[in-house]
Amino acid sequence: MRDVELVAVTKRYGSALAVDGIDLAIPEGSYTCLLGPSGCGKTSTLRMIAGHEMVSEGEILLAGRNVTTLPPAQRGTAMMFQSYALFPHLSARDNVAFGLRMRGVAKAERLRRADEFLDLVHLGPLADRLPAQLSGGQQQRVALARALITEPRVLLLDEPLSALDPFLRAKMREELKRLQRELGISFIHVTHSQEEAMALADLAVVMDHGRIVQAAPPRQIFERPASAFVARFIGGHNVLARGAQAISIRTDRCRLDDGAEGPRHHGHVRAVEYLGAAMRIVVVAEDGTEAEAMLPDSTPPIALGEAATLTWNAADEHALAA
Ligand SMILES: Nc1ncnc2c1ncn2[C@@H]1O[C@H](COP(=O)(O)OP(=O)(O)OP(=O)(O)O)[C@@H](O)[C@H]1O
Repeated sequence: MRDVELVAVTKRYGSALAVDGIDLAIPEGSYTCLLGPSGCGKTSTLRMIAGHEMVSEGEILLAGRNVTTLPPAQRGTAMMFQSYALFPHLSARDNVAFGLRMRGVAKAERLRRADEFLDLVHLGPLADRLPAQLSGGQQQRVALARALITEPRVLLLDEPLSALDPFLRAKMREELKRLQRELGISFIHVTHSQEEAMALADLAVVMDHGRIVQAAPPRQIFERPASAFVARFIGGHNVLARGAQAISIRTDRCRLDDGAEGPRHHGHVRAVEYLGAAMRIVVVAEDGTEAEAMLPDSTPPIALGEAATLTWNAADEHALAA
C-alpha cells in the first residue's frame, strides 16, 4: 500500500515550468524528505499534495484514492507551515482545538483531544499560555499538535526546522522522527539541509530543475549517488574525471599518501580546517582540479601551500552516470 503516489505530475506558473512530470511512490507510514537547491520545485510539489496548488498535468493519489481535484480538507493531509501561524489571542490549548472546531467536534471533546495532543508534543503543562508566552520551539510544537489533531494520513512539513537555532533544531528533529514512528503515519518534509534529510528520511528525494534526480534511502544515495549533481549536492564526495567517465569518491575514504596501491591526486594544500572529530583538507592539482579529504583528527599538522598527495582504494570509486 502507498500513502501517496504522484503520476506524471507537472506544475506550470504561466509559462514557467516548476515541476516537470515527476513520478513518486511514498510507502505507507514512512518519512520522506524532499531536498534540492533553491527553486528546484520542492515546495510546489508539497503544495500540490496538500491541495494548496492545483496540478497542471498528472494525478495525485492518497491511499489509492485520486485526490487530484479535491480541496485540502478532503484529502486526509495536514500541513505544518514554515511560519507557525498560531492565533495570538488563543491559548495553546485553543489553538490546537481549533483544527477540530472547523470539523464540528463538540467543545468538551475538542479540549480533551487538544490536551491529549499537547501531551504528545510534551507541552501539557503550558496549555494555558498564549503564543507570545512560548519560545519559538514551543510555538512550533503547538503548530505540530494543531496539524496532528485532525489525524491526517499524511503530514506535510515545509522547512519546519529552519527557524530554530542549531541545538533546538537537532532536538526537534528527533521529536519529529519519534512522532512519525509513534503515530505510524507518513511525513513529507521539505528541507534545504542534506544533513536533516540524512538523519530523518526513510526515502530521500533529490530534485533539480523540477525533476527527481534520485529517490532512495539516504544510505543508498550517499553510497551510490546517481549523478555528479547528486554527489556534489549531498556533500562528502569528490567528483573526478576518469577519461570520459566521471567518478565519485567519498572524502572520508581519501587519505594522505601512505605508499599503498591506489589512485592518486597530487597538488598543494589550499585549505585546512580543524573540525574537532576530523580535519578537512583541500588539495588543488596543477590543472586546477580540487579534491578534499576528511582526515583523522590525529593527523600531524599540515601547512597551507604544502605539497600533498591524496590516495584511496580504487574499489571505493563509484562510477557516475553522465
Ligand atoms: N506562485 C508562483 N508564481 C510563479 N512562479 C512560481 C510561483 N511559485 C514558485 N514559482 C517558481 O517555481 C519554481 C519552483 O519553486 P518552488 O518554490 O517549488 O521551489 P523550492 O525548491 O521549494 O525553492 P526554495 O527552496 O527556494 O523554497 C521556482 O523557479 C519559482 O520561482
